[in-house]
Amino acid sequence: MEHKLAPDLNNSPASGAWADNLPVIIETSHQRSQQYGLCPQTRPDYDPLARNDLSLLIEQNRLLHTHAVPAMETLYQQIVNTHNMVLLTDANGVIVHSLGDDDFLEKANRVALSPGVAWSEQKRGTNAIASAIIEGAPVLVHADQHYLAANHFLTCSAAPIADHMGNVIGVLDVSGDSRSYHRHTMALVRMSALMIENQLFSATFEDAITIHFHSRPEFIGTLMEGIASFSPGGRFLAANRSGLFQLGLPFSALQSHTFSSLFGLPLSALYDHYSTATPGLLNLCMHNGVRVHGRAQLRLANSVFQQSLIPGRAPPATPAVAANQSAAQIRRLSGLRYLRTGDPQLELVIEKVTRVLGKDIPIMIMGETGTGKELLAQAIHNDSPRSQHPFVAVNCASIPETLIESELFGYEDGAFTGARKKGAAGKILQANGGTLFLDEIGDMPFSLQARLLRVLQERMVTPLGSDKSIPVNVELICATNHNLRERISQSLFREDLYYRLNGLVVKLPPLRERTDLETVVRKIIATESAAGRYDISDELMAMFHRHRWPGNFRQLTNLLRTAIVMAGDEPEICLRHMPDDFLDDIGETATSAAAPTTMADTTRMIARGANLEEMEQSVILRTLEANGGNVSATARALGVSRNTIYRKVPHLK
Ligand SMILES: Nc1ncnc2c1ncn2[C@@H]1O[C@H](COP(=O)(O)OP(=O)(O)OP(=O)(O)O)[C@@H](O)[C@H]1O
Repeated sequence: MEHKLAPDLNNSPASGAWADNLPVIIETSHQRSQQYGLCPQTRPDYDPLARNDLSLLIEQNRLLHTHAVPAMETLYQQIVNTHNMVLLTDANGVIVHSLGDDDFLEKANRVALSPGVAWSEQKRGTNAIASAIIEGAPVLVHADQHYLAANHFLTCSAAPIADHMGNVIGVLDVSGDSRSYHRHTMALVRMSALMIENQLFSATFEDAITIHFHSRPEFIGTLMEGIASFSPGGRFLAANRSGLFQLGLPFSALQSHTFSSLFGLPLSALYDHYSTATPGLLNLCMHNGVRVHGRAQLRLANSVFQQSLIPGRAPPATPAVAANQSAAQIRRLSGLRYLRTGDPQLELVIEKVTRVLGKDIPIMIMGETGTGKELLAQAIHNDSPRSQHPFVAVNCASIPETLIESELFGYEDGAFTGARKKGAAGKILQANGGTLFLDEIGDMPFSLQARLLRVLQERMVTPLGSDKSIPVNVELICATNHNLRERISQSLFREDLYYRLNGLVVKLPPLRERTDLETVVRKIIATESAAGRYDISDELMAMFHRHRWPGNFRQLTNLLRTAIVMAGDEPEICLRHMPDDFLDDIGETATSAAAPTTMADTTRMIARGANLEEMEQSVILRTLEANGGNVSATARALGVSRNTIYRKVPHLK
C-alpha cells in the first residue's frame, strides 16, 4: 500500500505540530496492534531477510540508500556515544541500513535493529517506524508507548522520507536506550530526512530548470527552501516538500502548470535574467499572490540554455525552440510514472514490467506502430537499477541488412572496406551495463538471429574481423508490431530466439482502445506548448474519440504539434486548426451510408464557419447529384417533401 505525507505537515524541521496528535496516534496504533492478534507479552521473533533478498531490497532502494547514507553518517556524528542507532527503512519498514553502536541492546536483541528486519506494525505492534509510514509524519514512540513489552526499553524518533510526489518511500529513525532520550533528537531526524529528500530531488531532476525559492531570501540555500523543477519548455515537473507547501497546490493540480503560470514570469525573462553577468535573486509573484525570492539553475546538459548563460550570447529565440531542441532531454526525464494517464490496460502493463525491473528478465513489447513501445522501453530503463548506464536503441528495420551486423556487434580495425580506422564498438557493447532496446526485432535478418542468440546465451560479443570475445552484460528489451509466431511459421524468425526473448510479453493498447484519450491529449498539449496551456474544444475532442488513429501516438502528437502552431495566440485548439487530411480521414471513418455528403465535407464546412442553412443546401445538392438531378428521388432519399427541396434550394424552381 502506498502511503502519502500528511497533507498539513508543516515544513519547519523544528515544528512540533505532529506531537500534538501523538496520544491519538499511539492509541489507535495500539488498537490496530491488538486487531493483528498481537499481545503485549508476545516475544518478537526478529527474523532478518536472507542475504540475497536483502541485496535485492538494497538494490530496489538504491537511490534512497545512496543519498541517505551520507546524511545518516552526519546525523550519527551528532549523537555518537549516546547509546543510539540510526536506521533507514524502505517504504514497508524493513531496515535497509543501520549505523551505530548496538552495545545498549541485550545480546538476544541485537538483531532487532539490523538490516533485513521488518518493523511493520503487523509484526512488531506500535513502533515509531511503522507509525511514521502510516501517518506520513514524524512520530516519537517512547518506552511503554511501544505495544510489545519487549520493546519498552527503546525510545525511537522516526521521520518519513517522501519522493517528489509526496509518496513515502522510506523512514529515517534514531532508536536507542529509553534512558538516553533527548528532546532534540526528533528535530535532528526531521532535518536529516528533509536533507535526504532534497538530495533525492536534485538527483531525480538533474537536467531541468530548477527554481529555489522562499519568501525570505536568507532561507534560500537552506533546508527550508522550496525547490521546483520544470522541463526545458517550462512545464512543471516536480517540487520538493517545501516547494509543494509554498505553492499550496497538490501535485496533481501542479502538473497542468508551467513556470510562467506559477511564478508570473515568462520563461524568456528567466533566460534574459541569467544572461547578465551578475544575476541577482529573482523577485517572483506566485500564482497565489505570495511574493517570493528565487534563484534558478538551468542544468541542461546540451541545450541552448547553457549558451544563454554565457554573457553576451543571445538567449534562445523563443522557449518553443528550446522545447523542440530538448525533446531528448524530456525523454530522458521520463520514468514509468509519466506514462500513467489512467488507462487500465496500460496500468496492467506498467504493473507487470515494474515487477521484473532489475530482475534480468527480457521484456518483449508488442503493439501497433506509434503506440509508444520505445517510450515504454526508455521508461523501463529509467526506472531500473541500470538507469545510470546507457540505454541504446537499435531499429532492426531501418538499418540496411548489410550494416546491421557491424552496427550490432562492432568491428575490428580494417574489418571491411569503408570501416572506420580503429574499428567501432557495436551497439551491444555500447549498451554494456545498461539496456539494449531492439526495436522491430521481427525484421532482424534471419542469418543474424543465430548470432544474436549466441550473444544472449554466452554473454560475449565477438566484433567482426576479431577472434576475441568480449564479455557483455545488458538487459534486453525488444519490440515488434509483427506477429512473431506467424513469422516463425513462415520461417522468417527463429523459434529458439523467440523463446529466449519473450521473458515477459506485454502489449501496448492502440490509442483507439484507450480510455484516457482526453488526459493523453491534454498531456501532449501541455508538453508541446511552451508558452502555457491551450484548451481543446469539446467538438474536436468528440472527433478524436471517433477517430481510429492508425498512427497512434505518433499521429496524435504530430497533429497536436501542428494545431498548436495554427492556434497561435488563440486559447483553444479547435476544428479549424486541423489539417485537411485529418478532416478527410475523420470523414472516411465516420461516413454513413445514407448520407450523400461526406462527414469530411461537413466538418470542413463547420471549420469554415458555415451555418446550418448552407449545410442543408450542400446535402441537398449532393443528393441531387447522386440522383441525376431527380427532385422526387432526392426528396425520398432525404425523407422530406419535394416542396421542402424547392424551398431550401430556390434556384431549382
Ligand atoms: N504515452 C505517450 N504520451 C505522449 N506521447 C507519446 C506516448 N507514447 C508515445 N508517444 C509519442 O509518440 C511517438 C511514437 O512513440 P514510440 O516511438 O515510442 O512508438 P513505437 O510504438 O516505438 O513506434 P514504432 O513501432 O513505429 O517504432 C513519439 O513521438 C512519442 O514521443
